[in-house]
Amino acid sequence: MNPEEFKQALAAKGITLDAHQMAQFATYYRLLIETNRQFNLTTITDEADVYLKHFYDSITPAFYVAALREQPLTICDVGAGAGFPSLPLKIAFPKLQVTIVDSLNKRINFLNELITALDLTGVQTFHDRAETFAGKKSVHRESYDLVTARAVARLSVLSELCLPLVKVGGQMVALKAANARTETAEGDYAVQQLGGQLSADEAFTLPETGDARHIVVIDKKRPSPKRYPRKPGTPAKQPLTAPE
Ligand SMILES: C[S@@+](CC[C@H](N)C(=O)[O-])C[C@H]1O[C@@H](n2cnc3c(N)ncnc32)[C@H](O)[C@@H]1O
Repeated sequence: MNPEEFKQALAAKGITLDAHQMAQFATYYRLLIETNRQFNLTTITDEADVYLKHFYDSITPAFYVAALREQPLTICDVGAGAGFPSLPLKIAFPKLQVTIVDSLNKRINFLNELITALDLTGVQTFHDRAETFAGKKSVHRESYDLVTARAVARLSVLSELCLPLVKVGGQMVALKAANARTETAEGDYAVQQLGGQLSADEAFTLPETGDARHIVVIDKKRPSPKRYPRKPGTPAKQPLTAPE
């Protein structure tokens, strides 16, 4: 998907990008590739692949989550890495207020340079682990309308990292690939424990490749118990599962 095809594919979904936004995506691509020569940000480097598998893929939640098009909205992107999905969403929907948390400082440094180069306002970054960032004394806890995550952990783990950050009445949005249905079944207990409820699992395929994708939406119904998230590393080592 070249840049023009990217623009047209989004226009077909009712998302229009002007020349300034297209220039921002071009700068994003250039900086991603330049920085990727110094340290690993992505294995996807071909321009058409980046526009499809990073930029377009990151914007797909807006096809299904109406709130993303309603502004103002606060989003926290857990484990954003090189900025996915939150920065393509921010470029497409400039009024979004975006907070990024990632445990790898090199990636946060890259994001800070990128945010300056793209002249984005309303984006803040934190070098932290989600387990501490969402801790019981944190000002970030239960404060975001939406919490997004792509390629960070399976749902049973991810819900412990993300749901404590979501306001009651807000949503967690996970971008998933082919195994989403297994993950939602396996993660249901954790979701419930953390005050969430599965609201939608939207299945679709990426244009051109036909790769399976799911947008999994979890509604935050009740506050997350204070004991979650557990200490860094524990959610991944001992995912919440139903007692035998
Ligand atoms: C595979 S990368 C995915 C990056 C990006 N979301 C994407 O889709 O391209 C996973 C990212 O999550 C971060 N990460 C993993 N566990 C984390 C945690 N507990 N708290 C914060 N960041 C975490 C890693 O540092 C890494 O940048």
